[in-house]
Amino acid sequence: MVANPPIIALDYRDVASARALVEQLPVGACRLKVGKELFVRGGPALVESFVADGWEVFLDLKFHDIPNTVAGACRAAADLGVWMVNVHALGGLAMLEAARAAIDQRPHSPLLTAVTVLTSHDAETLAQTGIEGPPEAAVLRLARLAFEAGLDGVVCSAWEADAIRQTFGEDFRRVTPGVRPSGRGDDDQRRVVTPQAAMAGGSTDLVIGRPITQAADPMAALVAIQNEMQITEGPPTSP
Ligand SMILES: O=c1ccn([C@@H]2O[C@H](COP(=O)(O)O)[C@@H](O)[C@H]2O)c(=O)[nH]1
Repeated sequence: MVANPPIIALDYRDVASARALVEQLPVGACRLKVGKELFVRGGPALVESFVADGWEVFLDLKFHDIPNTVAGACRAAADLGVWMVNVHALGGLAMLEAARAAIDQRPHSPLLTAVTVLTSHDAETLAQTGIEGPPEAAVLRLARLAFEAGLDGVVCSAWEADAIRQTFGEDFRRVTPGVRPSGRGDDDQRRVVTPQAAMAGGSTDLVIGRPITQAADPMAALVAIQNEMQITEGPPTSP
């Protein structure tokens, strides 16, 4: 078993399909990520039911709004008992600080992370938004805002994980989606890394969705990924 088990992105079109997978999983073998699609379908009650069953739940709603609105959303998320919530670092320092303060005031304080640059971006698509240059530079700028606001870490691609670790220290979490076992297509992801390269490159928490949820045998896919996470390999060499 790896120290930080993978986080499975439950991006299903309906609650029943998500529950069908979760029922096959031993609690503790992985963590669960509830994102926008499943949350809109299942609502807070679904999240609370996973928490009640003992799951560590990453509520991946990526709040991005004015500080007051994000603070309120973070309070509500914390009260669901989840393990991690996130916001967009692009919301700026004041928004990040408001999120931090809101979480800290709750009886249960989940980890709070900030999305830097979505893993579906490469330099070309990022430039379309007005952010020029390599994604890593933008990721580090946004990670600095999250660090200064006292967040627990960032969501980034594994390509940037080592630079973030070196700049902000081991304890600042690097949560990395865009994980693809070798031979598996990239889907809409652009900054993609294999499970073992992500581990070697300094990711603290791997987020994996479709390679498991769309596999013919999701449990076998999860076991294969868990095994890959334990293979030692050098860090990623170039994007
Ligand atoms: O930069 C980001 C931030 C969040 N995500 C989320 O992670 C999963 C990835 O799913 P896959 O099927 O493994 O691609 C998905 O829920 C995204 O919303 C991300 O991919 N990139």
